[in-house]
Order: sequence, then C-alpha cells, then structure tokens
Amino acid sequence: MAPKVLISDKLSPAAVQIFKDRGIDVDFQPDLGKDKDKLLDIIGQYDGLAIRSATKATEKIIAAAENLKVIGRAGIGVDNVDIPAASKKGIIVMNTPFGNSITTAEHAISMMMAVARQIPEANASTHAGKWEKSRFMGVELTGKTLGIIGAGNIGSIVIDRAQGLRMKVVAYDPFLSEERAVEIGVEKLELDELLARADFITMHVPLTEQTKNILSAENIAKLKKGVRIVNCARGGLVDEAALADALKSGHVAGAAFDVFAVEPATDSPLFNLPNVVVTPHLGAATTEAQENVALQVAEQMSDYLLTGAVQNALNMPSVTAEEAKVMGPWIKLTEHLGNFIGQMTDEPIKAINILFDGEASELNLKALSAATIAGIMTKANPDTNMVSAPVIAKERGIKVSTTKQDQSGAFEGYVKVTVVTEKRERSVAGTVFSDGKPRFIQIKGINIDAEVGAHMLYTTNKDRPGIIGTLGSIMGQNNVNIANFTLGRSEANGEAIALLYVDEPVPAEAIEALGATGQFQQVKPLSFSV
Ligand SMILES: NC(=O)c1ccc[n+]([C@@H]2O[C@H](COP(=O)([O-])OP(=O)(O)OC[C@H]3O[C@@H](n4cnc5c(N)ncnc54)[C@H](O)[C@@H]3O)[C@@H](O)[C@H]2O)c1
Ligand SMILES: O=C(O)CC[C@@H](O)C(=O)O
Repeated sequence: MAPKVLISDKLSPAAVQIFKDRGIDVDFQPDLGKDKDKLLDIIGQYDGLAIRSATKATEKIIAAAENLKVIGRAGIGVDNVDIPAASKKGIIVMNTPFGNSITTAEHAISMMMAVARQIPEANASTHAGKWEKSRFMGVELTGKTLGIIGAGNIGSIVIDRAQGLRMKVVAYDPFLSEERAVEIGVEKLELDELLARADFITMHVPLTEQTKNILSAENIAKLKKGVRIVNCARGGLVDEAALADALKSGHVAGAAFDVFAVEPATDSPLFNLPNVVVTPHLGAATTEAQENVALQVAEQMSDYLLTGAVQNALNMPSVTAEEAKVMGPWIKLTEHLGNFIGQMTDEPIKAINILFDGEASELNLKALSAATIAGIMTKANPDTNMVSAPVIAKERGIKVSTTKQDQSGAFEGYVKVTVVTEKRERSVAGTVFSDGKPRFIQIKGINIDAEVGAHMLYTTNKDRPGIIGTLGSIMGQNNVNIANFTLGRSEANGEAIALLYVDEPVPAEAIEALGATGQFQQVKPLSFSV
C-alpha cells in the first residue's frame, strides 16, 4: 500500500505534485493546522505529516500519530514540533534548512531600510494626501555598523548584502570560528561589545534557552543610543515591553519586527509606536522560497518513506539514497547483532561498545550505531527504532561508544557489539557476505558462521560428544525442522556453542526437554526480523 501523507498547512501546490509523482497518497488540507481537534482525530491514518508553522505537532498530536514515520517542516524553525516526543516515538523530524534563507535575509535588509527611512509611515501619510517632507528625516546605511546576532545561513547572507551596502558588519555568534569569520569578512565580537557599537542590530538565531530574551531590558540598556533593531528570526529573542519603553524614551530610534513572542500577534507592546515597522511573519513569504521549501520537503519525505534515505533530519543522522542501498545489509546486520544481545540480556545495561572493522568502518557509523542500539532495545519495546533508540539509551544512562579499526583477516569488514551489565560482558560479531546476507561470525569470542533466520535456537555446553545428536533428536521429536546447524568451540573439551536456524519457533516443550538432559548450560530460543 502506498504511504499516506497529510499536508496540514499552506504549502505550495508543488509539494502535492511531487508526492503524487512519487506514488504517495497525499491529502492536502491547508487549513487543518488551525484545527487541533480535527488533526488529532485523523493523524493516526498518516505515515507522513508536512507542515509550515501553523500546525503545532505537540506531544498530544504525536501520541495519537500511530503510523507516523516522518514530520517534514517546509522551512527552518522547528519550534512548532515537539522533537523529543517525536524522537521517543521513532518519528523523524526534518526541515529544509536553506530553501528560504535568501528570502529571509532579503526581508531583514528590507526591514532595516524601511526603518532607516520610515517608509511605511511616509507611505501611509502620502496616501492620505499629506505631504510631510520634513517629518520623515532618515539615516544613511553607508558607513554604519551593523551588528549581527547569529552568523549562520541567513546571518551570512545578511552580512554579504550589508557589505554590498557599504556597512561595517560585526557579529556575535559563539559558534562562529575565526576562520569562517575571516572568510565572510566579519569582525567577531562579544555580545556586550556588539551592543555598545552597533547602529543597527539584526537577529538570526534560533530561539533557545541561551537566546531567549537575548535583548533583555538589561541588554537593551547597554545599546548605543539611536540604535535600530531588526528581528526576522523568532519572537521571544527580545523583551518587547522593555524595547517599547526604550523606543518611547528615544534610547532606541526604531525597530522592525517580523516575529513576535505570541503568534499570530494580534497585540504587542510594539504595535502602534511611531518608529516601529511590523510584518506578520513574512520572512519566508516569497514565491521562490515557498516553492523551494515545498519541493524540498516533499522530495525529502518521499525519499525517506520510499527508500529510507534521510536528509536534513534533526533527530537522526543523514543517510543518502546511495548509502541506504549499500548500508541496507549492514543496517540489518547491526540490528540482528543488537537483537541477539538484547534477547540474551535480562539485566540493566550499563554500556554498549560497537567496534567497526575494515569496510564496515567506512560506512555511516552514526546510522549503524543507531540500528545496533535499536536492535538491543526492541526486546524491552518492540516499537523502538533507529530514531528513538539512542534517545531511550541516553535517558537510561547507557554509555554508548564506538571504535573503528582496520585489522580484518578473514573478512573484508565486520561489526562486533559488546554489552556491559552489572554482572557480565557479552559480545557478538557479524559480517555481510558478498550475497548481501548478514552472518553471525563470533559469539562469546568463539568463531562460527551462522546465517540469520527468523527463528533460532542458541545453546551453550561443555564440548563433548553427543550434543548434536541430542539437539537433533529433541528437535525431531517436537516436529521442528532444522534449516541450518552451526557449531563452535573455544578449544577441545572447552566451551562450545550451537546456533540452530529452524523453520518454526522452538516450542517450550523442546526447551524443557533440552534443559532436562543436563547437557546444556544455556538453552535460548531467539527470533529475528529478517
Ligand atoms: N521570519 C521568518 O520567516 C524566518 C524564516 C527562516 C528562518 N527564520 C529563523 O531564522 C533563524 C536562523 O536561521 P538560519 O538558517 O540562519 O539558522 P542557522 O542555524 O544557519 O544559524 C543560526 C546561527 O545562530 C548561532 N547561534 C546559536 N546560538 C547562539 C547564541 N546563543 N548566540 C549567538 N548565536 C547563536 C549559530 O551558531 C548559527 O550560526 C531560524 O532559527 C529561524 O528561527 C525565520
Ligand atoms: O513558513 C513560514 O512562513 C515561516 C518559516 C520560517 O519561520 C522558518 O523558520 O523557516
């Protein structure tokens, strides 16, 4: 059955066409974002949800989204998506980080020019038949200092455009490297220095714990007198009431805001002040940007739903379509290895170590690690997947470490997973053969070569004659057909293991009968999703 995607916000029709062209069943309900109850009622039917900013993908919506695999945000900010809730449920959240950057940077520049020359007010006055030439005295941008808070994608474009306007640009961004600052020709400053020096300030940071109220009343007091503030990033970065006071006192000469602490903003302390320009979150509102983000989100979501390729996800490592093909068997292998250990482990896990050798070490290790952890965790929760497993492991305080090496002898590459609990360490290794089939190649340090089947039986015993006979006859008595039988031992008369690949689950009677022989230390039926 074709995957089903719901578009619940006003996305460009280009997205609908892409989904259709890719064979996805698409439901376009552009006003649903405003109707939380209806969204809650129907979300359970969909594999994908494509949104802009009106739809709030809250914990409640996500809890009701029984089949949801991916949420695609046609835009940058994902503050309308509860990412931790989505991750825990195994839902990938992706955005389109570049599609509207130019448009938003251009909006910030337009807003800066509008506030420098009071264009909206002059426009309204002229339309009203007044000819107030002396009322609207502006300031030039040339030679002025523009302070950028956040020099990422959009900030860098603003820097480039402002330099074209012959402004001197300084930036505050703790994550901006010196090399990048030189490359984009910006002087890197501490925040206080920027606040004291800038004639104009524009913000291009996400809303986080660190950036919330970055222009607080205290910081507004540090601003150079006569500064003009532009915010086309997120509401909540500025204390609107404190800024309104500073505008009224004349300490701040003007402000241009596209975003507000509460949206839709029907009221704000900034509204109706003479030197304030406001727009209703139009930063990304151009035909070009909306086409870009709609096309991109539809392509990314279709890729994921149809091929497993992951691009621009915020809660999962990227996997290209090419990688998805090559990695498919290795992802399966790591899931099986994790699954094997998960089924063998009944006590709390303290640490998981994953060793990647040879060709395996050249693959996307973040994705393979996520698949391994998911394999381990599915015993406790069968719904765990590559998105949710690392989050759950972290929550449980499980330390995950990975190692790369290139020492394989017999194999081009392999993966070895070791799980540490209070009581013991357990390890299992596997590889992918040239036929693309995963194999277990080592358990407890003992070499074997076992194909992975949906139903298996794992036993351990002291190496001595008669074990194969016992296993064979008890399986036969219980009508269990053996497809493949693999044995291994540490040394003659040492520790021995057997892995049987059987056609149906081994019944409890057979497990009991094997236990009753006294020949085995461990008898464990296993199942794998092959
Ligand atoms: N108005 C709109 O319609 C609109 C459109 C697109 C994006 N946006 C907003 O613009 C923001 C920026 O987008 P972007 O694509 O440039 O993002 P980005 O991730 O490329 O850049 C953000 C920058 O902020 C910096 N940063 C993070 N924490 C910081 C801190 N505490 N202090 C200073 N700098 C910090 C980062 O290092 C990064 O360089 C988005 O988060 C989004 O909220 C708004
Ligand atoms: O979808 C929009 O109109 C706003 C998008 C913008 O806020 C973003 O973060 O990309």
